[in-house]
Amino acid sequence: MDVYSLRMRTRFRGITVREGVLLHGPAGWGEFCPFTEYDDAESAPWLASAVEASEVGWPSPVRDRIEVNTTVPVVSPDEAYRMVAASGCRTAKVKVADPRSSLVDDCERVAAVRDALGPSGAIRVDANMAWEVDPAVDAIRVLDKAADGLEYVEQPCVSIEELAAVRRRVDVRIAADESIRRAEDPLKVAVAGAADIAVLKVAPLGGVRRALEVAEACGLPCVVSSAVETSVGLAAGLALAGALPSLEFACGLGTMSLLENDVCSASLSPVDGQLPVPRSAPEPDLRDRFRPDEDTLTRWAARLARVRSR
Ligand SMILES: O=C(O)CCC(=O)c1ccccc1C(=O)O
Ligand SMILES: [Mg+2]
Repeated sequence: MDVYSLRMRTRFRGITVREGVLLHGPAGWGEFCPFTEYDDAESAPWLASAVEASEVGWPSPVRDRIEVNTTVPVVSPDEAYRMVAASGCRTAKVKVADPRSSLVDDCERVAAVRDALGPSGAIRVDANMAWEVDPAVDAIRVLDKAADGLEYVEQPCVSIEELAAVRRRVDVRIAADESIRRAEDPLKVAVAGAADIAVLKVAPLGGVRRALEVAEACGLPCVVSSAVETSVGLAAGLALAGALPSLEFACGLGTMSLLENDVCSASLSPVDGQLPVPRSAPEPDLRDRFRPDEDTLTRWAARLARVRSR
């Protein structure tokens, strides 16, 4: 069994080490890396995603490059500036509302990110459900000023009802992340007027195909985001981003910068703010186009059977 354990460059989501298993099958490699605190039931879709990647493969993409954001954890303003400047990305996602960071700290970090991006860059923030409605409204207004304009706020509160209440009171777009993953019916998020954008993570949603269904069901513009995987898992996110019928916003797949190492030498680190959609599988239409005559097919079938039976 291929198990990996990789140190993170900076603490993120309370963790400093990322662990998981790599599965190999006829379609390639899959990554199974539910967070340590997840029970077996919550880990089941992560396995389904790894099995899809290794056994089945993904639908054909409709684009081959994906614009991504760089992800800024709870670090000092100077560090945030350096990370964003070094990333080459035109969009940054900044973690806010962490217990170790006050609103003033968050504003300083966001302002440093604006300095690094310049006026044409986009800044989004992720509060990971930390706020009640009133504090969310206040914090979003203050952060919007500090950022000189926010692209969106990801999951400011826990419930769909709270997201909807915040959304009515601020001018900044609201993105739903945890609400999409946990909702039995992702449609609810859109119907409740709770969000402008849906964040999709392949592994917790149970694979690329399942995530495509969720995208269609919720009917919102989508942002594909990673769960901080190695390049094996990031490839699944890129397959989803590549296959979505439309993609208006940068995706949260620039997370290799959060890990000290990778299990692939062709690491999926963004260049000029973009990542390629992996295309190792043959395209069905190209396969059809280059399929030879019956005699040739028969000759190859016999040859394969002969060599196999040796
Ligand atoms: O979206 C990104 O930029 C990176 C991914 C990310 O933030 C994340 C990674 C692992 C677990 C949760 C989250 C999150 O969006 O809350
Ligand atoms: Mg999030």
